[in-house]
Amino acid sequence: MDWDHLHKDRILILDFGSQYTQLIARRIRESHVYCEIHPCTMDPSSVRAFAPKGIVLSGGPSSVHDPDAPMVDKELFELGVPVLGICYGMQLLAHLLGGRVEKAEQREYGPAVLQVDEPTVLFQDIEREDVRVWMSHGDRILSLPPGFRTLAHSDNSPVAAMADVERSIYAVQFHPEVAHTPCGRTLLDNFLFQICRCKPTWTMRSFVESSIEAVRDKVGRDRVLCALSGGVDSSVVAVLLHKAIGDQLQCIFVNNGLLRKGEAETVERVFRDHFEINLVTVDATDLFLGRLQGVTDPEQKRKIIGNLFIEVFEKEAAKLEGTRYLAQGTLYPDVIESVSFKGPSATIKTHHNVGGLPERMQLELIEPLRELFKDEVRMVGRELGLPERIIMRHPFPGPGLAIRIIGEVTPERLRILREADAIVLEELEAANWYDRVWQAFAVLLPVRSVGVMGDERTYEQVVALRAVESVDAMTADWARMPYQLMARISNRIINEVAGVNRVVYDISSKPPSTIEWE
Ligand SMILES: Nc1ncnc2c1ncn2[C@@H]1O[C@H](COP(=O)(O)OP(=O)(O)OP(=O)(O)O)[C@@H](O)[C@H]1O
Ligand SMILES: O=c1[nH]c(=O)c2[nH+]cn([C@@H]3O[C@H](COP(=O)(O)O)[C@@H](O)[C@H]3O)c2[nH]1
Ligand SMILES: NC(=O)CC[C@H](N)C(=O)O
Ligand SMILES: [Mg+2]
Repeated sequence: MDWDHLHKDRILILDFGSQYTQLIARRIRESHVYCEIHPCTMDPSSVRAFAPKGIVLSGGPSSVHDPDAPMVDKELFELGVPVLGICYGMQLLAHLLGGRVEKAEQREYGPAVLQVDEPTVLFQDIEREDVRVWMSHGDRILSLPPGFRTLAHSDNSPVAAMADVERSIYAVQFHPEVAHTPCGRTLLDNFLFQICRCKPTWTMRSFVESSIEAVRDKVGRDRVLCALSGGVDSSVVAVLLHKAIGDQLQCIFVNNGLLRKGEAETVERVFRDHFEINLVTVDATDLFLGRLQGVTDPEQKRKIIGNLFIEVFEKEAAKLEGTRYLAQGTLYPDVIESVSFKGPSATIKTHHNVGGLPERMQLELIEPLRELFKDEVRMVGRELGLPERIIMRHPFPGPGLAIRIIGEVTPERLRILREADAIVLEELEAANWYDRVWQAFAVLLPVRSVGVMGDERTYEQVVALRAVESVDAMTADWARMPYQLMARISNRIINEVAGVNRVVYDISSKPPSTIEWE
């Protein structure tokens, strides 16, 4: 793999399965230094090939004395590259370099107060006394490895930070990457800029420039196919590729009949008319709705839709001769998930959209965003001049409204949900709440309730309103929207959408609920 086009000054994070490994990467990138997460099992020759300016060993759930505790090759400490061990990373390097680690009598979980004993460059610009940090450990360092000195201690950890300054090996028992360690940013910056001597040159502009060149080199005169959903990720991919290879890019947008009101028109207007990108829209409404007839099971809906996407796509692609590549909006969290040291997790829902395509089509993949986090993708979108309305768009699932209609998907129920959903978004925007929530939408329930409208009895459908706050969709909480706004939305839906006589608000968090209802 060619890392040089990405960045010369790069940090390697070796993952031992911590909940916080992604946060370490986020913090380092926020300081404009490129970094990648790799499993702790990465072999030394690959580490050398990566040529990091510094190595961070993450925390992890294991204890160094566990029979199957993850280890690293000791060669890592002889490369002459600075190392920072965090929590388990610290315990591991102490263990491997001749120190002793023991189970502490008391676990230290949560806030702790640090006293700095020896102000090395790692603690530059950090207070000496009563430094607030976040701890999460049950083991501790009993004796230092030869050559190391204690840099700081806490009540429960006689060695809360240590270093062998000669060899540039540093370690902390606390977690500098979490927000609850206010000095964490300064500490990590000291590691990056003072110890590893990185330059803060990782910016989205440099990313755009180098990716455009890399794509041009790779593609040559061949043609590239891109599945465009109008969502943030695929939109940014499309515009980036268009800048790089112009008319050699062909986008396909599938109208599966499960889109929001006005969605298909917006995508066409923005991409074909504004960006002048080659775009084919396939109207597959009848095909999708036909196969969904009578289906009520959520996973079955998802599988039918995922497979149909692939079917439609293959058929369209076959019409375009000379195509060699398939572009996808894979992001870094997707990549990390597949390389992580942690095992596979349970399938809660099948998120697949066009996920099965690469195996089915004989096309090579192009994934220009596979090193980026979502907010970095948004910055790239801005850099490329995408309209703010697309960049800040709420995520919209590939299976679309089908998983927001509980029970059978019919044209009539789609009409109801589409109208209700449009009102939700209109009112959110009017009240300046669209950008304050992660996602907001309407869900059509499979129940009817009794109402009274104009002195008449009604027996009609129920719409649930869902609005959540989140940073990464992994956890979410229901948004505390103003009652005024909820009242307006409810009132308009009941008055304007024929067939609905009741609106309820979903007040569940994720976990234990999920964001979507199916
Ligand atoms: N209607 C569609 N037509 C063509 N491709 C689609 C469609 N819906 C989804 N896809 C493909 O599936 C991929 C994954 O969808 P996903 O929703 O995760 O990403 P996105 O739509 O690009 O961004 P966002 O997460 O902001 O919605 C898309 O990037 C796109 O390639
Ligand atoms: O591209 C997608 N294809 C899907 O099949 C899919 N299902 C859920 N979502 C979106 O993922 C986030 C988490 O959703 P859940 O809490 O419902 O699992 C939320 O942002 C959901 O909107 C999907 N996105
Ligand atoms: N967060 C961690 O890395 C924990 C390390 C180790 N399992 C301990 O409990 O001390
Ligand atoms: Mg989407």
